[in-house]
Amino acid sequence: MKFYIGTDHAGLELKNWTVELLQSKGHEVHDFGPYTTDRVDYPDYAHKVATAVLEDENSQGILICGSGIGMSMAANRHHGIRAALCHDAYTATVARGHNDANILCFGERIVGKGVAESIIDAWIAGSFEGGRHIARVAKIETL
Ligand SMILES: O=C(CO)[C@H](O)[C@H](O)[C@H](O)COP(=O)(O)O
Repeated sequence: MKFYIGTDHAGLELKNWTVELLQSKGHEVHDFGPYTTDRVDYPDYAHKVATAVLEDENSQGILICGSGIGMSMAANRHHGIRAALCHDAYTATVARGHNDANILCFGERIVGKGVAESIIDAWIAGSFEGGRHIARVAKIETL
């Protein structure tokens, strides 16, 4: 899969680790930064990743901040983005299966690397189930 990834200062370590994890699993990763621990504002990076995902329909986004909340709020301001804040494998599975989510968000201050890997693996293994969920997801786009 192809991923666009970004963070703020509060998710930097987990972002760098996630990039290496995804690459080790054979995925293509485009890292939008930041690359230092300087304090930055999460909406700037949410916008970079959301824009890239909207321009490349064969991609997924990952956004990490301290809690994942600010990133998901900012990303979801973009029409066509369905960003899901996930805390475990189950939320990642339903985000993909039911909500056809296209950006995964999680928080470095919330999840450790073990849980993060289980979230990422569930996201990658998941796919939109269609069926009854199609009309519901379509309604989101009308809002
Ligand atoms: O947006 C957030 C909280 O909803 C993110 O977790 C940020 O990373 C966090 O607010 C950053 O906090 P800091 O005190 O400026 O490091």
